[in-house]
Formats: sequence, structure tokens, C-alpha cells
Amino acid sequence: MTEPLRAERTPVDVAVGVLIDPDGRFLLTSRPEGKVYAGYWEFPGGKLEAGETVEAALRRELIEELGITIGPVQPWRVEIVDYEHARVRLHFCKVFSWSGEFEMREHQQMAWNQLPVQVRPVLPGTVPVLAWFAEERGFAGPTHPET
Ligand SMILES: Nc1nc2c([nH]c(=O)n2[C@H]2C[C@H](O)[C@@H](COP(=O)(O)OP(=O)(O)OP(=O)(O)O)O2)c(=O)[nH]1
Repeated sequence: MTEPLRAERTPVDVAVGVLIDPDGRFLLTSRPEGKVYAGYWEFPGGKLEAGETVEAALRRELIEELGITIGPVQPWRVEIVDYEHARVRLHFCKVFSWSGEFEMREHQQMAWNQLPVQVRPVLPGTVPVLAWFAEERGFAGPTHPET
């Protein structure tokens, strides 16, 4: 069968958590070994399961990946990104409170960041969020290191 054109592929919905601490720092985590883009930095989250809402998926993923239970989820922006491996619809949500101790359950790394972020490489689908932060915060200049 012929592969559908990229733009015609049905997007996979992904719930993404933008955790922001009281100092305005935001949490990035590295993608675990064995996944596409392993080692790239992103906001934690994952794909929705059948019948799941964005909020439910985000709560589940952050327990599974980080061992934390999140408080209120504030939908922020939605972005479609076309990768070789998939077309994804990213539902970015802000989260300002959580409970529990962070545990890297997938042996990933975590880092609290301000602009400009210091970690690299940053996942392509994560870069727009840094630009939104820059806009919100009146930050000028590169938001992340060149890869
Ligand atoms: N979590 C997250 N995923 C992102 C971001 N930006 C971005 O393009 N993505 C993409 C990468 C992946 O193609 C997809 C997330 O899927 P995933 O494979 O990490 O999800 P998952 O944890 O459910 O994985 P799995 O169970 O299928 O292994 O979204 C981001 O900031 N955070």
C-alpha cells in the first residue's frame, strides 16, 4: 500500500505537562533509551490511550514516568508536528502543583530550566514552547543551545 502523504496522516494525540515551579522554572526530561529521539529533551508526557482525556493521560503519564501526582491541569496550546515516525498533536498543559517525590522511573534525566535552557539537544516539537515562554516573559535571544 502507498504511504499516505505526511500531511494526511491522522495525528496521534499526546498530553504534555509543562510543570512550572514557584520561581518560574520549568521541568524538562530526557527521552529514555529505546524510544525515538532517545536522549532529546522534552516536556514530560505521552500518548493518550483509547477513550482517555488529555488531563487523564497527563495524570497517568506523570505517575508512570516521574512518580508524581499532579494538581490542576491548565490547557495552554495545541501544536501539530510532523515527524518521520508520526504526525503528533501535542496538547501542552501548564501545571503549577504536584505531590510526591520525583523518581526517574524510565531512567531518564530531569532538569529545571529558565531561559535560555542549558540542556541539549532539545526535541523539535518542544522548541515552540520555549518561544511561547520567551514571548510571555519578554525574553530576547536564543532560547536553547544549537544542536
Ligand atoms: N512528551 C513529549 N512528547 C513530545 C514533545 N514534543 C514532541 O514532539 N513530542 C512527541 C514525541 C513523540 O513522537 C510523541 C510522544 O510519544 P512518546 O513515544 O514519548 O509517548 P509514550 O510515553 O506514550 O510512549 P510509548 O508508551 O508509546 O513508548 O510526541 C514534548 O515536549 N513532550
